[in-house]
Amino acid sequence: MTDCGQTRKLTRAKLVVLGGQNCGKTGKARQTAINECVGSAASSLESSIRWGDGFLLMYSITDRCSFESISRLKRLIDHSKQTLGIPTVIVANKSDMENGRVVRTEEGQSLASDLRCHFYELSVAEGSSAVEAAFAQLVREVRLEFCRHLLAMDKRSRVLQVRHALRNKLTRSKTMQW
Ligand SMILES: Nc1nc2c(ncn2[C@@H]2O[C@H](COP(=O)(O)OP(=O)(O)OP(=O)(O)O)[C@@H](O)[C@H]2O)c(=O)[nH]1
Repeated sequence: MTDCGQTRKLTRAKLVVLGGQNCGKTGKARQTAINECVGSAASSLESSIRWGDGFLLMYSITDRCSFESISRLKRLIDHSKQTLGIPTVIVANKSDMENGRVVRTEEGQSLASDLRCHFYELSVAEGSSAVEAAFAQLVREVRLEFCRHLLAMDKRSRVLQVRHALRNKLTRSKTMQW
C-alpha cells in the first residue's frame, strides 16, 4: 500500500464542466453536492483548462454540434496539459428527451471508448443518480492521478538521493587515491 493517501492528501479536486451551449452544464454543476471545486467555462476556455485537475465534457443528445465539440475539447485539454492521462469523463445529457434525440447512445459510447474516457448518459433535469456517479468517477480519477504524480516524484527524489550518495562516495575515493 502506498502512503500517498495517508500523509499527503489532495484536499480539493478542481473539476471543470465543459461543453456546447445549452447542453446543461450549469444545472449539473449546481446539482452536484460534493465537496469539490466545480467550475465551468465562465472564464476563458484556456484558463479553465489550465486551472482544472479533472474535466467533465458534456453534450446534449438533442444537439449534434455539442456532440461534435467533445473531441475538439479533449484535444485542447491534452494539448494544454501536455499529456493524454488527464482525468476526463464524457456525459450525454437530456436522456429524458428521447423524442428530440439526434445522437445515439452507441455513438457516445464509441467516442468515449476512442478517447479512453468513462461515459454516462443521463438527465440532469430528472436528477438521476448517474449525475452523482459521473462526478464521483471523475473525483476518483483525479485522486488516482494525484497519487501517481506523488509516487513519480518520490521515485525521482530517491534516484537523486542515490546519485548524490554515489557521487559523494566516488569523490571521497578519488581524494584517497591522490
Ligand atoms: N429536458 C431537459 N432539459 C435540460 C436538461 N438539462 C438542462 N436542461 C435545460 O437546458 C437548458 C440549458 O441548461 P443550462 O444548464 O443553462 O445549460 P448550459 O450548458 O449551462 O448553457 P450555456 O449557459 O448556454 O452554456 C435549460 O433550459 C435547462 O432547463 C435535461 O437533462 N433535460
